[in-house]
Amino acid sequence: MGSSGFSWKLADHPKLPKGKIVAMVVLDGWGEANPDKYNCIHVAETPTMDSLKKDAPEKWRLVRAHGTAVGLPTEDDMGNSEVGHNALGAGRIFAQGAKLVDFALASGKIYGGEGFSYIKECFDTGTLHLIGLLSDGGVHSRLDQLQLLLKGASENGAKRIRVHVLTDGRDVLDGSSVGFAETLENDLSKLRERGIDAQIASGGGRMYVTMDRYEVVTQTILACSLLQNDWDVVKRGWDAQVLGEAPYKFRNGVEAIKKLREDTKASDQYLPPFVIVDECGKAVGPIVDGDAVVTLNFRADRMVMIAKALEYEDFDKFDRVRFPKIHYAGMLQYDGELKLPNHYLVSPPEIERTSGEYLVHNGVCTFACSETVKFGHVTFFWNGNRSGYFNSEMEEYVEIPSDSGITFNVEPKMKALEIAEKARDAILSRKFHQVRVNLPNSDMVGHTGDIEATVVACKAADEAVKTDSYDLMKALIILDAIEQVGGIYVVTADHGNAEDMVKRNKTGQPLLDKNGKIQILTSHTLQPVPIAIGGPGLAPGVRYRTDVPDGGLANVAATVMNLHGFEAPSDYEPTLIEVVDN
Ligand SMILES: O=C(O)[C@@H](CO)OP(=O)(O)O
Ligand SMILES: [Mn+2]
Ligand SMILES: [Mn+2]
Repeated sequence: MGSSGFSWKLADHPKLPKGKIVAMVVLDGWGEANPDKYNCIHVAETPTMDSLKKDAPEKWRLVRAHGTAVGLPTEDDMGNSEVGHNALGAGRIFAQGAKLVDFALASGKIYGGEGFSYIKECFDTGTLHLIGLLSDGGVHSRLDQLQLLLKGASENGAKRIRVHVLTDGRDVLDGSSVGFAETLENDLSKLRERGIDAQIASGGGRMYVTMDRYEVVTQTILACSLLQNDWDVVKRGWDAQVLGEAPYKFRNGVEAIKKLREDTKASDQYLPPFVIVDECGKAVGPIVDGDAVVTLNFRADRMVMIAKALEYEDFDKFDRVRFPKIHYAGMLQYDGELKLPNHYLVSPPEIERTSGEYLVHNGVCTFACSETVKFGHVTFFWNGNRSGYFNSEMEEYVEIPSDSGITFNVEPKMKALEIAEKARDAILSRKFHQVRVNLPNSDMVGHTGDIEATVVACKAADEAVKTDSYDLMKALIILDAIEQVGGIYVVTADHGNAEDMVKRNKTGQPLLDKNGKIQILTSHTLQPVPIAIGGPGLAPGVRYRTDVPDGGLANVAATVMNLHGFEAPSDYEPTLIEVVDN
């Protein structure tokens, strides 16, 4: 015990043994909702998940995965991977980025902070650039925060402002980008009336421009050169935002979005990059020496790559052509371990003492795996937005390269089976006590809005959990391996998505658009998610407590610590289980 009285040592659980192998399976975007034809999980054949629920109802329950249960401002905030995995890994509820930025803006504290002072140094002679996701989705950013920041920055001396917008259509309805751009344009015109030179300077769809995530970790991959095109996403943004170059040029941001949707038939998420030009055809807002830049998303994963491009002197991921001398700040600091970026407007939640860190201090070895698009979820987010290992001797993180350059409805099976096989091998090796995976299908394909493909995706995720017991030719995967080693499984999800693919009115009826067509919901949901615990290694007296009816994702960490034979730290959210003597 240190002088402060703090100790990493966890108390022994009075009844549960140590040394069991625990498989921790997170089905991304797998919520529980009423069965109907827009519930792709219901429509899909999902024998494994059905049996976990029906054959062992006492080992299955629902937990909350949205709103205040995961540190978001209100109960109207849908869950997302960042807050979901943060809660799963950290075992406590932290006020998350969305909420912290709300506080900082409402109190005005944001303008007194180090980050704002730093960018303010450029206001006299330089331009303030704001780059970020333009929607009210509340997963990565929020329009009202951008509006407040524009107002606050101009009141605090910004004279020339350029906004580089990334259109959404993933956390909000496709097509809604036009309305958001109109709202922004309206605000900017009010600023112009007050003598501030403010306009939209560039744009593009979030999935095609700038907001890529989890660059491929090279040491785990052999055929690396094939996989570099995720940096192209960031480069397209760089070219438009910094160099003022893009294949499409317009005089006005709203017109750009409308026209590109029409002409290219691209959805909001995949809009090609564009720049706004003046009457001579010159880009109105390239980023140059002496400018200030703020990336306005609060969520980390999809800002880390652009932050590196803006911040690092040494950078070889693509040719930046020019590396302007700017004052750059993130809305938040996106990676606490890398201290990236160095300057930020709002301090991120301090998610410390996560379960992963406790476990390595208590002799539990961990294996974590997913494919690129979700790799950071079971590592970086799980560990409190911290990259790297706590102890490289005791942990192994494996990233399976995702398909790149396609939308996932084209390959809805994704790498689920490969992830499951890696998990199986890790379980059978008996080298690890926790084997943690994220199966991405229901989320990634759900976001495309392609209902048929999402049904295939849900089936694929279900198949990756356990082989169909009637198919004797199939190789073992996760739960089969747990069966073989006498282990324990915990199968859960981080938030809903595929269980509801249509926008509904207050009474739950699908909403129709003006042409009488249903409005496809590409976003996450407000639904709870299942958690199923079982396996031959589970002590017979383990059952769900009845006194945590409002249990949420943050209650899972203490539960898993129990399954490893430990009591959770006293400030963790309570465990979901108890052990009764039979
Ligand atoms: O794709 C993403 O960035 C979000 C949705 O905006 O999904 P998830 O939280 O599941 O990663
Ligand atoms: Mn997710
Ligand atoms: Mn998602």
